[in-house]
Amino acid sequence: MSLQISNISKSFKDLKALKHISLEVKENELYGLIGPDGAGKTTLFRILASLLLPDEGQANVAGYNVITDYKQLRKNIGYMPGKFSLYQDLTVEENLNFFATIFNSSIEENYDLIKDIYVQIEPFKKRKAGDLSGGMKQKLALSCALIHKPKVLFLDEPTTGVDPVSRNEFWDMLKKLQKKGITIFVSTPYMDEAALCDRIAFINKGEILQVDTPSAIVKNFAKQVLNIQTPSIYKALRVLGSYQHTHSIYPFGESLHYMDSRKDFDLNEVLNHLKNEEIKDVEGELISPEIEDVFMELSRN
Ligand SMILES: Nc1ncnc2c1ncn2[C@@H]1O[C@H](COP(=O)(O)OP(=O)(O)OP(=O)(O)O)[C@@H](O)[C@H]1O
Repeated sequence: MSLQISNISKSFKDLKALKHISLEVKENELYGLIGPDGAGKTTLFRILASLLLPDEGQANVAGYNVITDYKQLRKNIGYMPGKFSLYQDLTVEENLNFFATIFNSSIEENYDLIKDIYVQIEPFKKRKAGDLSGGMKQKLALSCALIHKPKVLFLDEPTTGVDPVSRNEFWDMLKKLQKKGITIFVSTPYMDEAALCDRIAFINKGEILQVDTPSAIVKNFAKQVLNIQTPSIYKALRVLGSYQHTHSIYPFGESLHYMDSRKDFDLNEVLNHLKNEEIKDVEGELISPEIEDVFMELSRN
């Protein structure tokens, strides 16, 4: 195992940020921690990177205990925090050199590992980090987290606020790093990114809700999802919010996703109910659930 987390809890005064978290990440796995803002993702990353002490529990990363072996641990992990962590007044090259130096390494020594990523920002190596675009900052931060050839890479919301094209490129880079033998533990609030991981853990309000492969998570989901389209989306949301058979209803992109409280239901009955409430141009079809539907259902409790 690359990561073993057992019964970790952490509170900030009265707020329980993490409640009895236990997880295992296999060697060379690309593992996603998926949850909304405030779920506890950053708190868990900081504990795993030995920057914050848990109130209770144990964690081992690459065989090192996060409390007792923190010096060794820090040499063997790369950590890319959610907030941009580089020196804004240093150039791209100076930032990379700085991180290499604190690990007694050099850009040349591990160039192979960062090459694919660094070549994309190398033309701007004399530019100050503070003047880079979001996508470029992210590539520089990733290069800096990799410069000492870590066994385990922690990436806390690496794609938040980054445009969709750069997000895709970033995930391609992660897949390549995984092929080079690195274990990757990555958090994201974007449900579409969950599907790109080998396994995911859903986290909400400091608790792990489910752990599995993305495909098993949707396959094992028991409820049927009705995708409803109408120009009167808010009115439809209100009407179904008080419909007697509604189990759940929420906006999903430009449609609504509806789940019925009965085991079996006729979708026309639901659509007719909307039409009877004077909602015109309603269309609906049963669809395969998406990862976000499962998360919405698990988060209800
Ligand atoms: N140092 C701190 N002092 C007090 N409360 C904190 C501290 N750090 C985190 N929290 C609280 O703990 C909870 C979990 O925060 P955390 O940053 O771990 O969540 P997150 O899933 O990373 O979300 P985000 O994307 O918003 O950072 C939040 O309610 C947050 O306000």
